[in-house]
Amino acid sequence: MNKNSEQAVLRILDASANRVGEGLRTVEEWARFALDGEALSAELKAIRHQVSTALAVLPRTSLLAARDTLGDVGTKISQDTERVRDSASGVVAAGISRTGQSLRVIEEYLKTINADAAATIEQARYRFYTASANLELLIAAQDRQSRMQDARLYALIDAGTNEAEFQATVTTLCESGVDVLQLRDSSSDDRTLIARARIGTEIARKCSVLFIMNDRADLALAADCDGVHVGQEELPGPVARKIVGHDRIVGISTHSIDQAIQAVADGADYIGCGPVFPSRTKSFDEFAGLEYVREVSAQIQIPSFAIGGINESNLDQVIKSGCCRIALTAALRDCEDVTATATRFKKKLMSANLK
Ligand SMILES: Cc1ncc(COP(=O)(O)OP(=O)(O)O)c(N)n1
Ligand SMILES: Cc1ncsc1CCOP(=O)(O)O
Ligand SMILES: [Mg+2]
Repeated sequence: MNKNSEQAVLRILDASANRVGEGLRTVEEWARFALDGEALSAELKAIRHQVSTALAVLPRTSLLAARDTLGDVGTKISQDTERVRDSASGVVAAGISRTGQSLRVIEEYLKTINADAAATIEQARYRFYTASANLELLIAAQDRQSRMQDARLYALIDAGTNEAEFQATVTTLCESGVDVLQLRDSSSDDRTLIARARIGTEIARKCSVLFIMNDRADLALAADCDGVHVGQEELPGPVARKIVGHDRIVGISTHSIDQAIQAVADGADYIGCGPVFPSRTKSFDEFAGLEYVREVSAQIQIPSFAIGGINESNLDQVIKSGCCRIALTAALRDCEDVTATATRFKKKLMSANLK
């Protein structure tokens, strides 16, 4: 390599080494301070050390001698996307991207100087891909939990008579203030369910609405839904959790305070509480009623959704029982104007002075 090329390689390595350090730090700080991810921050730190050890084969003096920040034409080129980050997770995503790219750049140019050091960087790059994937999953999981915590209005829908109708239903509900959607349909075949679950999840995700699959943890996972809802006669909570993992949500139906306490012990992220009133969607011989809603509101800390026959005429009774989260089918399915109805429900639930 001639002298000019050598200098250029050192300059690239110097700039990329700085970039990778900054990128790794940006990502590591989030894992450490925002997510309290002990193992993950330790792994990112170890990667940082692995990279600096590999780069120690380059004499620091020659890297510094090659540095020419003022003469770097790249410092004047800045994209609009670099100036603005719309959220902290945008910062983390940019850090992940910058780190991966810089590791690749270092690996390639280092091959011209020291093949062993380049191979170590390659290992660090693969290690980083795994760590950053775990980080993104952890971020997604926390995001789901906090959205479930904030959720007030939960709508249960069936698969519809065709895909277009289902899409339209999901879109309307997502745009009307619904926070969580559940695909609950016992008459469609698995192929239909999985196709609907995929479409529903995709639409809901764009609107920051959670999409939950009823009964079927396998389909929830396969369709990348946000979670699964299971009843007392279906998969036990811990089994549903084993299938969907800790990144997704598990909801459990409960009909008594003992079941609610057990659901919390089983790791439920939220519970359904009911049936509160007679329902047009499902028939019952017994009702947990408002008394149960009161018990849950007083004793259970995880998000609890009252369900069963809730409509605009009895909503006040649910709220007076201490509950500001409801799950509905008929009240949104059979109304004349879904957007107006959902908006009224949401407004009332939001203005109830309850957590
Ligand atoms: C939010 C929510 N709560 C309760 C239920 C009822 O579940 P389950 O008792 O398993 O009855 P089916 O819905 O499976 O008929 C629910 N689906 N969602
Ligand atoms: C699935 C289910 N579980 C308890 S009540 C109920 C039906 C909810 O629908 P609706 O709001 O129409 O009563
Ligand atoms: Mg069920």
